[in-house]
Amino acid sequence: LPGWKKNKLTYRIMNYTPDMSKDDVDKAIQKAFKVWSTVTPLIFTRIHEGIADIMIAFGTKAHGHCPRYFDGPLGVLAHAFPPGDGFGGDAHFDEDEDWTTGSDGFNLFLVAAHEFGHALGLSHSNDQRALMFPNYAYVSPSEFPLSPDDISGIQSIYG
Ligand SMILES: CC(C)C[C@H](C(=O)NO)C(=O)N[C@@H](CC(=O)O)C(=O)NCc1ccccc1
Ligand SMILES: [Ca+2]
Ligand SMILES: [Zn+2]
Repeated sequence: LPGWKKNKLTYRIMNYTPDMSKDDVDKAIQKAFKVWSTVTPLIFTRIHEGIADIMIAFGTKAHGHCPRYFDGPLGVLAHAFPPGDGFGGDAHFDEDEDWTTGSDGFNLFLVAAHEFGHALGLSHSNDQRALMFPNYAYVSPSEFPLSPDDISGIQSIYG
């Protein structure tokens, strides 16, 4: 199965983008995890030290020891690794993008929710209404971003 073997997962925010307040980043990340915890038995707990299952970081081009590189403004916005040890579950965001709480630039909550789908074991969907569709599309954060396709996908892993 392509999922985590446990329902309690930890996450750690390693650094922050200068585009947003720390509080807005914390809230966007928390809200993005909540999207998935409402449709699965998964519980996400934030830690501030040590190694978390899901390590969250902002970086540009070659960042940390990550085997994947970012590409400057636009194009690739973020990437996340499927469940596993080491980089498994980690989510990285391209600091060369403009991260926002609104509809300008790229909405961190929406991108994080997409990335966390990957971090939980989902790959891309070809349903253009799905959050896991490959391309970013702004939807009002007050709308719940998951489509039936996303929900059946995640529940097939964490039923
Ligand atoms: C091949 C991967 C590394 C492309 C990368 C991605 O899918 N990360 O999860 C990514 O940043 N995709 C862009 C689109 C692209 O590069 O063509 C994107 O918008 N991803 C974020 C996204 C996608 C759908 C909904 C919300 C956010
Ligand atoms: Ca980029
Ligand atoms: Zn993706």
